Amino acid sequence: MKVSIVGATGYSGLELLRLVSQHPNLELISLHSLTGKGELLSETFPLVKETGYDLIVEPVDAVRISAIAEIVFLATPAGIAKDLIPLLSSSLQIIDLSGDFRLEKSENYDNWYGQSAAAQALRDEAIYGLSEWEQTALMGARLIANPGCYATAILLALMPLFEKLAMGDVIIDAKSGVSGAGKGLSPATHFMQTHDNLQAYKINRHQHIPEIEQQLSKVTESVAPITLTTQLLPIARGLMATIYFETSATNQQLSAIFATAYQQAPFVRIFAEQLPTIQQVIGSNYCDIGWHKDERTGRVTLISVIDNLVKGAAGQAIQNVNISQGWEQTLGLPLLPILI
Ligand SMILES: NC(=O)C1=CN([C@@H]2O[C@H](COP(=O)(O)OP(=O)(O)OC[C@H]3O[C@@H](n4cnc5c(N)ncnc54)[C@H](OP(=O)(O)O)[C@@H]3O)[C@@H](O)[C@H]2O)C=CC1
Ligand SMILES: CC(=O)N[C@@H](CCC(=O)OP(=O)(O)O)C(=O)O
Repeated sequence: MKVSIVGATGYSGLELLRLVSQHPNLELISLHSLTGKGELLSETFPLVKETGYDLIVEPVDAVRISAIAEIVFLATPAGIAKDLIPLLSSSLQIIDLSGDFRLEKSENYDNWYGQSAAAQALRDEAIYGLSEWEQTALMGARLIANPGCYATAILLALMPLFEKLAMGDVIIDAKSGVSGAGKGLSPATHFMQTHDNLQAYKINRHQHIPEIEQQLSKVTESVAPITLTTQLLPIARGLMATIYFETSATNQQLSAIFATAYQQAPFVRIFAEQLPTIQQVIGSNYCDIGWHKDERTGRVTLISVIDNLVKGAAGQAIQNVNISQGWEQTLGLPLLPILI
C-alpha cells in the first residue's frame, strides 16, 4: 500500500522511513515537512540513501497526499494533526503519532496540551492504538491515535495488574533518552545540559498522566491519580519506567498475570526478576518487563523498557497498521535488537 509520511524530517518520521522501507506491503510514495524545501532528504540525512527511498521533501499538501497515498503517518508536533486531518480524503488511513486524538475528554486535551481539542466527531472515530490491548478495535480502523512513548511503556506494565488486582497508589519514575524530545533544540536538550546530567521535567504536569489514567480506567472501576516524574537521560534513545506499588499478590501470582496477559504478544517479553535494561530493546519493537517484590515492605518495583522511537512511536505505528489491515502484527518489524 502507498504511504506518505508527514514530519519525515523529524526523529520519529525518520524511524518510520527506516521501518516502512523494510516492510513488504508498504511502499513510500511521498515525504512532507513544515519546511519541505523540495530537496532530497539525503541532502540533510545522507544515510537515507540506504533505504532506497531518498525522496524529495515536499511541503504539506493535503490534496496531493489524498490523491497519491493510501496510508499517511503524521509524525508532527501536537496541534497539527487535528487541523490537517479534516483536509485529507476520508478514504485515507491515518496514524497520528501526536497526542491530538489520544484523550477522550476535550477538557483533558485543553488542560494538558494547552490548546483546544480536535473536532468531537474525529475524536470519537479515533482508536487508541496500544497494540496489545486494542487488537479488536484496531481491525479496520481508519484513524489511529498512536500512544505516547512513556504511556506505552507504563501501560504495558500496568494494564494486566489493574485488570486483575486491586491497585492503590502508583508512583512512576520514568527516564527517556533525548530523542524523545524531538529534534528541536532547547536549553534542556542542549548537549551541555544533557551530557553527564540527569534532569527531571514537567513535574506533575506531563501530558501522558491523563492518557495513562484514562486507559487504566478501561480495565478497572476506579483509578487513583498517578504520580509520574519524567527525567531526561544522557542517551540518544531508550526509555525506562520504574513503577512502585503495594500489593498482597505474590511473585508467583504476578508472574501468572503477566504470562496470561501477554501469551500471544510477540513484542512483550516478560523477564520477571531478571530486570530488563534499556540497551536490550534498542532498535527493536520490544517492551521488556521485569519486577521485584520486597517482602519486607510489601512493595513491588516494576520495570518496563522500550525504544521510544520504535515501540514508543514508529514501530508501534507499523504494528497498528499491520493489525488494522489484518496482516501478521510482526510484518516488516525487526525482531532482533542491536545486541551490544
Ligand atoms: N520522539 C519520540 O520519541 C516520540 C514522539 N512522539 C510524537 O511524535 C510526533 C513527532 O515527534 P518527533 O519526531 O520527536 O518530532 P521532531 O521535532 O523530531 O520532528 C517534527 C517533524 O514535524 C514537522 N513539522 C513541524 N511542524 C509542522 C507543521 N506545522 N506542519 C507539518 N510538519 C511539521 C517537522 O518539519 P521540519 O523538519 O521541516 O521542521 C519535522 O519533520 C510528536 O507529536 C511527538 O510528540 C510520540 C512518541 C515518541
Ligand atoms: C524526552 C521527552 O521530552 N519526551 C517527550 C515525550 C514524547 C512523546 O511521546 O510525546 P507526545 O505525547 O508529545 O507524543 C515528553 O516528555 O514530552
